[in-house]
Amino acid sequence: MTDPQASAGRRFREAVRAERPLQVAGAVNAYAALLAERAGFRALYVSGAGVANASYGLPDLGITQLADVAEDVRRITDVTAAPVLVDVDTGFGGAFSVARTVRELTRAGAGALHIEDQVQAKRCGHRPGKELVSTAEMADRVKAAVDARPDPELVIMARTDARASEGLEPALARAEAYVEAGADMVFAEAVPSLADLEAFTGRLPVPVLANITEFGKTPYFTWEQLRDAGAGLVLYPLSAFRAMSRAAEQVYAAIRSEGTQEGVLDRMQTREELYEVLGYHAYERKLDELFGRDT
Ligand SMILES: C[C@](O)(C(=O)O)[C@H](CC(=O)O)C(=O)O
Ligand SMILES: [Mg+2]
Repeated sequence: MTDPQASAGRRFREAVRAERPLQVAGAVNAYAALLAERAGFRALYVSGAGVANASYGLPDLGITQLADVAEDVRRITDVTAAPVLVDVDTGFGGAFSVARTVRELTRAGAGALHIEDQVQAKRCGHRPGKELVSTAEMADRVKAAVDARPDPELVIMARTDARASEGLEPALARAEAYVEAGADMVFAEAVPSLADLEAFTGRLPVPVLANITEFGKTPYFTWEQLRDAGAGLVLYPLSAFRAMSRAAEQVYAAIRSEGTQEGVLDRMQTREELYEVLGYHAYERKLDELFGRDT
């Protein structure tokens, strides 16, 4: 059993050892994180796209900054015990900015960070037009991140976006160089087949993450398929967000068109269910204990 007092980095590493591949669930806010934890996920994810889209209503194009991400991470780590993997895009600047990112997010409670080899004006990994920095420049990002971590167990995960633009071999060579530079794990972005994924897991001495995001370049491989391909982690960055968004669209539309929400109540969590997730009644009891009122 994981020691709840252990650092977030240690708890993330233990989760990767305990479940293979470790299912990592994206949570766009603290309440979503509570729901994911209740569903049994042992690790959570703060997605860069999630911060941009859900918290700021912006596209995932490197517009949001460290402070924006840190705020979302703090809100989640304040209420959950599951260790959190955080998307830091390109690290938000040069070596000293990368170091600041690592320190700030460690303070915010992150257990793992992933940093990618795109240029600063990044794109979503599943979109065309991605530009990459050189292998050496990305290796420097990794070195700066590893050097800056206050907790040696904080996981630094290197993401390569090279598979889509440069092909499999160059992507593998990059990943190897990032591991050499000190990366603890590798995020193989936009991998189109299980054979490709196996090439990563076969070549690399560290756990490899498969990103099973929807409507992207990677097919919906199952957990079993990913396990058999040797994946160390599997990420569902925005699945719940996309579903929440669809439900919200339907509810807003129904209220506008029908003048009542009665027809869409079945799409809603009830008040009691909400309170159950929040532990609302325990908070109320605490108030009563403190101030001696009857409910
Ligand atoms: C994982 C990702 O980096 C994210 O920010 O969640 C995105 C996910 C997506 O856009 O579906 C990515 O793969 O680039
Ligand atoms: Mg991202």
